[in-house]
Amino acid sequence: MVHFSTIALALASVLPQLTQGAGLHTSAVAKGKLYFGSATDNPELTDAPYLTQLSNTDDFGQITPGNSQKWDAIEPSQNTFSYTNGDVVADLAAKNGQKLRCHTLVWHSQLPSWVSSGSWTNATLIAAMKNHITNVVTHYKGKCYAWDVVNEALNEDGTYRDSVFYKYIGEAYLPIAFATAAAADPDAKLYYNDYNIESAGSKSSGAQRIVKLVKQYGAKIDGVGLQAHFIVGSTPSQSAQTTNLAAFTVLGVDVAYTELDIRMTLPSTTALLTQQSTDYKNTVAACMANTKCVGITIWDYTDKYSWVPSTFSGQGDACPWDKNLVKKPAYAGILAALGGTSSTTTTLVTSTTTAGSGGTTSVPLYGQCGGSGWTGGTTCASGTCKHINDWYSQCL
Ligand SMILES: O[C@@H]1[C@@H](O)[C@H](O[C@@H]2CO[C@@H](O[C@@H]3CO[C@@H](O)[C@H](O)[C@H]3O)[C@H](O)[C@H]2O)OC[C@H]1O
Repeated sequence: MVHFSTIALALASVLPQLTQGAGLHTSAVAKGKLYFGSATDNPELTDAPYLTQLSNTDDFGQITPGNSQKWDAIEPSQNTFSYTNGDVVADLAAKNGQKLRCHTLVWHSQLPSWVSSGSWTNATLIAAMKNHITNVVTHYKGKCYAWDVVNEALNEDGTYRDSVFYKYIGEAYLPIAFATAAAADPDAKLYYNDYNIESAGSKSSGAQRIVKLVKQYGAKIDGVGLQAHFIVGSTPSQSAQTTNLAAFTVLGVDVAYTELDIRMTLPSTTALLTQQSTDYKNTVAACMANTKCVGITIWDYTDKYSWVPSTFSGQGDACPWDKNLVKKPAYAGILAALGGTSSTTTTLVTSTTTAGSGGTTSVPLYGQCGGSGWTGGTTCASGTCKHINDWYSQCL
């Protein structure tokens, strides 16, 4: 049996160039988009390797706080505001020179009980909602490229979700929320954000109705955020997504993919990872095809911190980086749709390396393993370097 480390050292001089090409954000901007970004969350920021990659502006020109600007985090009791965690993410974006997508002001979920179970009248809930929006948007004034003003107002059939806001205020809560946010920060882009609106159907039509409603009230709405929490193999086709994006932008608003991830039933397989790459590619390509699709945000970049396993039982591996912060095939799929190229895929070098539990296989060698996964280095210090597919190898 020949160990990879030996071969890798011997091949170091003949390997293709292993330097990275332009990353995701750089490639997106080169093609006229404003950003490629990632969600993040406060507990993860103590993980130094994670933070280093999150702060790599070649890949990420934008970040979104996954939890720390939600109502329960910021106004846990009425008129008491807690900005500490939200500020950490906002400050990180500023330090890195990344855009901040702010998330979210009015949502039925992650509400403190004083809101969700409060004893309200139409007037008192409007006042509480306006007070929340005004305080939060004023605090972050000038720091948010965009705000998700209202999140997930719709049922799957396009009717309004029976949230506390709809129950006591009716559909007017939407334009009231947008008008209040606009008054507090006239320069922030104001978005309606939802899931399952990424292809034509009742819910997408409902979101288009919301755009018209807000405009009819004379309030400002700048964009629609399509969350895009997808499933491998069931992701809408590129053309279905392209058609759907146009149905929004014809209304005079921008669009953005705001929470893209593509989950699978575990365990992952090479076939699933390959399909996932195609699915990511199709979604990013749909955005690229619409000049009013301003950017794409993935809902965290690594499987290590994805929300998926704790939310969808038995599912996971939804992100473009794996748990070891190693790029998966999805990364190459995204990059291809952005018009970028990965220099690691250009030259085929065939080598012999140990694979899995033993045995010797001859595989195409596009990458190398390091002590904690892909590094572009020359050794697999901690285990066996396993060829995964045409894009990368792993140290197992
Ligand atoms: O225990 C909670 C934990 O459940 C919570 O998880 C977060 C739930 O929201 C996730 O983001 C949403 C995902 O999809 C869309 O519906 C929304 O727009 C997003 O906000 C987030 O990623 C999870 O971390 O976190 C706080 C814990 O106290």
